[in-house]
Amino acid sequence: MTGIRYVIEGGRPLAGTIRPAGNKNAALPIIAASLLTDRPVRLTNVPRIRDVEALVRLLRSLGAAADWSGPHTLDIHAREIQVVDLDAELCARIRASILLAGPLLARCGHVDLPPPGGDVIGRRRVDTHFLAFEQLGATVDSGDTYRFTAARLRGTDVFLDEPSVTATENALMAAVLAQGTTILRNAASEPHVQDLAHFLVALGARIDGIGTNTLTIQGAENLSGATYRIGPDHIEVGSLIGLAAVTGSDLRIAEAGVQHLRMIRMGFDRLGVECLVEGDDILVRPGQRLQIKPDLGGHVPKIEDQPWPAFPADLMSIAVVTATQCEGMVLIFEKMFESRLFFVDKLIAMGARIVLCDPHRVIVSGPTRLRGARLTSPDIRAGMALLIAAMCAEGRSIIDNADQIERGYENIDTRLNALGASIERIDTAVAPDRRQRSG
Ligand SMILES: CC(=O)N[C@H]1[C@@H](OP(=O)(O)OP(=O)(O)OC[C@H]2O[C@@H](n3ccc(=O)[nH]c3=O)[C@H](O)[C@@H]2O)O[C@H](CO)[C@@H](O)[C@@H]1O
Ligand SMILES: C=C(OP(=O)(O)O)C(=O)O
Repeated sequence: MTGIRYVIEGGRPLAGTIRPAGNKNAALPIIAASLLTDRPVRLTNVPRIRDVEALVRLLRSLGAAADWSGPHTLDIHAREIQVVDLDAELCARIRASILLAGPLLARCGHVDLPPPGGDVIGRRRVDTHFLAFEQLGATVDSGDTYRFTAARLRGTDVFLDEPSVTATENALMAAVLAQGTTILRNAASEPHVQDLAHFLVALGARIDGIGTNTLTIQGAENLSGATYRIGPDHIEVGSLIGLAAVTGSDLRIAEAGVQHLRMIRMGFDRLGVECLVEGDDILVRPGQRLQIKPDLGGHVPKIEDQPWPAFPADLMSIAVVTATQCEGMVLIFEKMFESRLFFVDKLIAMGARIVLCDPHRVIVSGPTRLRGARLTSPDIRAGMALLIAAMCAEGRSIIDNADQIERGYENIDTRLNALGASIERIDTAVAPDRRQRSG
């Protein structure tokens, strides 16, 4: 298998301070939304991850200038946009390519978009995007490509059939340049949806209800430029909490964005992981008992994902691996994606006691001592969960297809090695004497 391989020596507790990267799922819609204005935009705290690089390439192909003026600072200027046939292979690499639809429709009146890709974690419907655009007055058509057309979008009262994250973002981006007022009901309200809304406000958009499931948008003729800082990635913070807990580390997660972490902390607390809050930092201390807290009457507790502000779906794989090191039994119920939990067979091979009840539910009974193994990363979050398992396992593990992990976690090997981990990153596509970072 070619691609990125991690070779991990397990059993090393980490110590020190780590800062989470900017939120992947905020950076992506915000970069796409920069197409809504012909004025310059400067984005700071942008994560340098593969999904961002792919979206930046798509923006450039549309004629927008997009240049890195600092390690995490991206300057975008979409003075003029050429509506071109977008690179289908590039669109298929990322889920976020669908986020080009709202801005291009609003700014250019039409868009022809190859289907998006993203994590292969089960069926991922796009119906809600179509519903929203149609209600805003667009003609929609799905064949080999998704085609949306509208001379001018019209604000209206839109009720989304589910609180889809990217569909809410697409509808919001379309509505800020629509004629009149749009009300978006049953909207998603994740931190990244809020971050996008705040960015649009910085561009001059008028949006009420940010952080709730009803957004009211007064459409504008045009938007200005802005400088905007992307918020910390709460999914990375959750991943680091799980990692610190199972490796017995002493970790300070600095500038973690604690206002968005209440339910995440509650989920880990149920597993017996204690996180301390100091200002905007999260501290995970060593020597914790990691005892799963039963429900009243001693019943088996449950961690389940639900739309925000409940426990996020993107942390379910991390919850599973954390639970393998905690004493007691827990049900993990992932409601969204049909194949996200299949990776547990790899944890079972490492020694974990897990019953896969059906595609959506696993029961974990811990703690178990994990053994190093040869693994393949199926998706971003399962990949990170396997990296966490490898770091707390006895002996050496190899994770192939770590490219998946790097879709969402910036320089994770270097950052964790600086805290005491032992992760060797190998680009297997490159001859041994010429190997170096190619992220
Ligand atoms: C680029 C980007 O932003 N990708 C994220 C986005 O994908 P994406 O926008 O593709 O996912 P959607 O929100 O459209 O799809 C998930 C659907 O399932 C619903 N739902 C959610 C949780 C739950 O426990 N039960 C349930 O039914 C959601 O409300 C939503 O309607 O949102 C997903 C759900 O957070 C995340 O996994 C992805 O990382
Ligand atoms: C599923 C994810 O990403 P995407 O929607 O970009 O595939 C994720 O971030 O866990």
